Amino acid sequence: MALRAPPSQECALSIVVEDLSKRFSGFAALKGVSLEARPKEFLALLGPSGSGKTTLLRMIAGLDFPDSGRVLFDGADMTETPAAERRIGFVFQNYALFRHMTVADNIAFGLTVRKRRDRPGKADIARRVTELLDLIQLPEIAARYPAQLSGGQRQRVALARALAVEPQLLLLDEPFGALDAQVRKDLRRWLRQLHETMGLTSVIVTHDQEEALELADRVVVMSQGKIEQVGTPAEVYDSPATAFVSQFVGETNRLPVAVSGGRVAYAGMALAADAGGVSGDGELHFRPHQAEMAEPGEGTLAVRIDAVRPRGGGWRVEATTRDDPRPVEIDLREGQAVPHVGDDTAVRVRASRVYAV
Ligand SMILES: Nc1ncnc2c1ncn2[C@@H]1O[C@H](COP(=O)(O)OP(=O)(O)OP(=O)(O)O)[C@@H](O)[C@H]1O
Repeated sequence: MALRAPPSQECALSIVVEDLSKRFSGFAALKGVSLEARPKEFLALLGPSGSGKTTLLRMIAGLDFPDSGRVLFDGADMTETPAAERRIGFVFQNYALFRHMTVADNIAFGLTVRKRRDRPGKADIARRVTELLDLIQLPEIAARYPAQLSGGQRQRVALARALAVEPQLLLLDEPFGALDAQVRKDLRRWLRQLHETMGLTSVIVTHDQEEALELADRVVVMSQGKIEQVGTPAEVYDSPATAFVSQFVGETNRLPVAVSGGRVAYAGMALAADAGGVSGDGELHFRPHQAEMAEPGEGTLAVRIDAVRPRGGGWRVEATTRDDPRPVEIDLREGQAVPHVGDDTAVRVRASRVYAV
């Protein structure tokens, strides 16, 4: 069934976060974070555990308040406005449905608890629930209880409940965290489609890079309470601004190098690599697909082959550098020459980045 937006839902807003800081009993969870989400944009906050993603989301939601900085919705200062007055839909991993209510009652909950003057009539609420059940593609489950649903169905119902109050903004905190990989993948596609159809502005918190890269228009990479980079999935993957982003988003080989006069050397051997303006100690980063097997010689990296495994129609080669043993992984496409385990051979790095350390 096609997704369909109720006409009243077309009201995405812009969010500006200005220099937000937050401490929890002396610990700085957010350190001067600034960010913008454009109307109808899907942003992903991506980072390791403890990087401040949830703290930032809770401040956008109005569930917590910063020590300093501002949160603006469409230019209006919302920093002190409580969640209930922000017209936001929330979906959290552990935001359980009410077990003793049917799916229909769960979805209707946000409407039925409104003050009498704002509350739609019973018939309007029932119509809205039917619309939302169609939207989440589960029209037949209205009378069931949460225990009678699969995990994926439950999260879709949680989304319908979040959307029932016609939010301008959808905030999701690891919404698919507890589900298995295939269900996550399906729900991801579905969520992206829903976001577009409804014309919402959405922000999702995830520590799963695949989820962030697949869902979001722009990815906000966070570490230790700060933003490392904001960019499209292609930007953060192909042009990581920092060594942290390079190793957190996608797989990266890392080698300590010394740069002198633009010449990059690993374990005293010159490598054919662009120093990128770094001088002194650096770290050379390259993705497994940015290297290939080569004849040992000038500019190549001498390696011994530890393992060769089939992978995605090609091969993943695990090797160790010879001079100062470090693990290196290389992806070979079908048709490329494949080395054997135990070979002493070499790797040519086709593209790489050097970060100062
Ligand atoms: N209410 C609180 N009291 C004390 N410390 C807190 C509180 N909330 C968060 N923190 C701390 O702030 C830091 C950031 O937490 P936050 O939940 O924002 O991280 P996160 O990136 O969302 O991590 P995760 O992926 O594990 O949820 C963590 O070190 C956490 O322990």
